Amino acid sequence: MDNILEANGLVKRYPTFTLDSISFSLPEGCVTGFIGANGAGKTTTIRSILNLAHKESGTIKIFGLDADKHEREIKDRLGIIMDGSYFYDGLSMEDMKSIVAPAYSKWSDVEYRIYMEKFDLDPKQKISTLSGGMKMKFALVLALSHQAELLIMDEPTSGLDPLVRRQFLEIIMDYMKNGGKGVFFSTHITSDLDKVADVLILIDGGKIVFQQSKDELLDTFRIVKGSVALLNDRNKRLIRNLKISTYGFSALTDRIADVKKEMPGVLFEKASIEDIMLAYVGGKSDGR
Ligand SMILES: Nc1ncnc2c1ncn2[C@@H]1O[C@H](COP(=O)(O)OP(=O)(O)OP(=O)(O)O)[C@@H](O)[C@H]1O
Repeated sequence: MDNILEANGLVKRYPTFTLDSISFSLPEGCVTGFIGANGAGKTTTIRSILNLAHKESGTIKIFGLDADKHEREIKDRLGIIMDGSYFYDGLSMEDMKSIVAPAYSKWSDVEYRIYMEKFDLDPKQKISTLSGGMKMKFALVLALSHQAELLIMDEPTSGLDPLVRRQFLEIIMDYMKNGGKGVFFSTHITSDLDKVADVLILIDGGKIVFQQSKDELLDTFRIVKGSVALLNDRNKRLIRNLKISTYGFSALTDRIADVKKEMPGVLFEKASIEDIMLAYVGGKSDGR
């Protein structure tokens, strides 16, 4: 499978934060979720990829092209959703569209109208009067009306109610149906990823913790529950994020076979993406 985007050795320094020579890739045909705690470096990564923040070093390839040398051509083929504040509040959506459209060689007014109708947006409505959900949908309309091959979105679902979030996820699944495309979006809301993501990238403190297929990741981890009497210094090394209560212990493991052997009688439950993320970023427990 080809990579639609490759980041190699990306470094961006702020006075109190460093994006620490990170490397990752986005496979074509996949929705990649970019997760991490507040301040982990998600927005900085996305801004650096898009040349909205000046990177100190590293290379970015998008559609196989060097992003520094082919910025215009690449941006023509990208759909970007950052903070909605780049819209002019005083304009109607139709006027805003007229400003954005000429920037794209493959802009389609037909598709624009289809999406506006589909999302129930009135082109004449002023941007200042749109709700957060409507603004996100309008940003999506603009991103989808020029045959973008890769959508890059920074927390597109934050602040949206569950209904609009579901609509967003359906739009993303629909967009991916045609093949040859990719989606990269950051989020805090890990439940958004359960349905839609194929690949997950976790960033913490400016470093990539893992990049893995969601199904593999969920197969690798289990929640382990059992009596505290089963724990000893040796087998505690097999688990992360150990929590002890009056009912027993609960922890996460990626060493299922070893835990079965070393802690006979424990119960295994499926882990969620949130469980896995918290085990990595929420402080490592005994042993690891
Ligand atoms: N323009 C800037 N100048 C100085 N520091 C910055 C700047 N932009 C970001 N930072 C710092 O870089 C760190 C990472 O911020 P970033 O916005 O990339 O995190 P994030 O993972 O997107 O967080 P959140 O989920 O809260 O949006 C933070 O400590 C932030 O203060």
